Amino acid sequence: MSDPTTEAMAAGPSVARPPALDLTIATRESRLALWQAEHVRAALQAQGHRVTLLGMTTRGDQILDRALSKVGGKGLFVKELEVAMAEGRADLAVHSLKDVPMELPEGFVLACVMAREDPRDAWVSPHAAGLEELPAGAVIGTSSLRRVVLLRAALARLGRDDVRIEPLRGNLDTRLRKLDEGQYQAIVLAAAGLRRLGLHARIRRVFEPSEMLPAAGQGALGIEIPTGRPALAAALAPLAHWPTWLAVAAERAVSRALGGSCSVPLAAHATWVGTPPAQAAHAGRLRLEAAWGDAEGAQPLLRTTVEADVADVAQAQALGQRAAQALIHQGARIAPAPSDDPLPDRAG
Ligand SMILES: NCc1[nH]cc(CCC(=O)O)c1CC(=O)O
Repeated sequence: MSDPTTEAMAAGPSVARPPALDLTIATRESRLALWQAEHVRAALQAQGHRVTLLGMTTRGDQILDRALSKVGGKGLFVKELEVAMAEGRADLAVHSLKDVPMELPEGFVLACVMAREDPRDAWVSPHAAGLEELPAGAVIGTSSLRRVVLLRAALARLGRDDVRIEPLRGNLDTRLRKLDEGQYQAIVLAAAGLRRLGLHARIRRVFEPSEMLPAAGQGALGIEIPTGRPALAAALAPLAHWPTWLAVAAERAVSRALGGSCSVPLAAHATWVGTPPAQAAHAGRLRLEAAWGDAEGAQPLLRTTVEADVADVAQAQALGQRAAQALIHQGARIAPAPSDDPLPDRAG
């Protein structure tokens, strides 16, 4: 019935559809992670593949009582999924690229980056349409140093030294619940997650990148696979969105060059000037804005904007390195490389 040869012929001689595969997606079990895994499942099924999901809980999901910047950061959400792939229990993992460490561990590659959702940060509050409307003594919740530093600067401009910013962790539903319970008067989080879960009605306003520069990769999905799986890589190729891939390659290169992690406030956001390149090897004009701050968040962020014609990932990364160099020139420091496994599995 589903003889791939016959299908390829029916589609015409120039469309060589890769053979249908049986694929397993390793996924975290938060609502957002499951939405993202289902999104990829649907895209792969549309290509004729059979797809099952393997749900699992990661260390990052379990540790909810400490700020991410204190417990080892991004890798926490990814490791168990990689173990499942290494053991052959899963073929691919879908990640919010923002949570994917700059260097993937040996044996894994980023097979594809999909089209980006809204990359901006969102303001959610039943009390205020924006910072300026916050009631006296209000508490804003957010989980990222980048947002803390940018919010602090905006509050200082408004002369609002009565407003406090407090850590906020947990998955999207947990964060919204804490807001609704009154622990915070407003929270700031990625618009992409809210939109994906159909929670866009909760967004009172979005911050333009000029007000709150997004994190590298925010809003983009990446698919990670084990290296040395050419048929799998070929099956994922149709899911790639080339303009997003190049943009996030530039953004992630800034973080990589500065040793980025959740422990330093770092932002990087790339946009196409004019028409984005439709496909690989076509050039477009990429503009990259980046910002860096010290871990204490004591000073306002250093900022730079660079742009170049970009036609491949290497050129996009070169643009990111240029932005990082410009920030280093202004005084940004390269963070020491984090230890491999800041929270070993048997830590207790
Ligand atoms: N750090 C957690 C995380 N990882 C990805 C998203 C949202 C979706 C995205 O950026 O793709 C979020 C929530 C948030 O930052 O508010």
